[in-house]
Amino acid sequence: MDIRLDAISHSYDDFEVLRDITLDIPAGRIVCIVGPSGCGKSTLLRFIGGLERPRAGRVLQVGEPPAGCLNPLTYIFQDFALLPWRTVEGNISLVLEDHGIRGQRAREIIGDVLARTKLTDFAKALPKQLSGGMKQRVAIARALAVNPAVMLMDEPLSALDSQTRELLMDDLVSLWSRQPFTAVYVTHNLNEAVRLGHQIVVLSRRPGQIREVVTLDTPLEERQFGDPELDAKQKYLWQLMRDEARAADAELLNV
Ligand SMILES: Nc1ncnc2c1ncn2[C@@H]1O[C@H](COP(=O)(O)OP(=O)(O)OP(=O)(O)O)[C@@H](O)[C@H]1O
Repeated sequence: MDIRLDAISHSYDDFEVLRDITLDIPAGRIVCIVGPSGCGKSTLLRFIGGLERPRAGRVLQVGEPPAGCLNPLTYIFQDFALLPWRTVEGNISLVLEDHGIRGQRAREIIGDVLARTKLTDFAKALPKQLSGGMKQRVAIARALAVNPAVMLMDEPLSALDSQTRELLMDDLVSLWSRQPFTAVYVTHNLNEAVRLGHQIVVLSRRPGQIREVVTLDTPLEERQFGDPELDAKQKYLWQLMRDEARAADAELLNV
């Protein structure tokens, strides 16, 4: 299933947040959205997820969700959103219970997503026993359990230290390489964008408009830490954003 954003504009009262966003998110691709603070990235993600509606324009779902999809649009948040009193497998089974899936079928799905996220040995652990990186892997496993058409990822690695972020990026790449998923990935971090994005959408400062869509052809699994080509792309993205980011920063300080 593809997602098509068709001329989306939005204001909260007179406060214009997004202007005329038209974008295709093709199935099997990771589309990163970057832009200065407050330019409307999370708002756009909420529109895609159907949590809010834009004042103008449409979010279209084109084609069918994958077979066995329980929840076409599934979020992964920065703060993991795990239930502390449930084990790793208990947190995953919760989303299946919501869809009436229990017993053997649930055990199969949980076993599969734990294996894919390398968490099999941690099935009985409680969130408090896990590091931040492991908690985010549980959140990713839980999202995969519903076999979503599109994963909506809002700064998923930004609460983690830089080493853990590197490890999680590697995990996401190997996960995608074994079984491509579709994701809209909002981030402030341009390094994450060039490591994980097939396309990187650069928004202007508020009201967010698309300044440029940068396409990266290097296969995800070949994008290594410190790769000069990726560094050059990252520098290019920063050039696109720097002045606007500075202006947006000053604007927030003046509020
Ligand atoms: N429900 C709301 N009512 C009023 N204003 C809102 C609402 N939600 C967001 N905003 C404002 O809209 C603007 C865009 O917010 P949004 O969170 O989408 O930006 P963002 O690009 O994700 O920001 P950041 O990079 O800082 O996370 C901000 O100025 C925010 O304060």
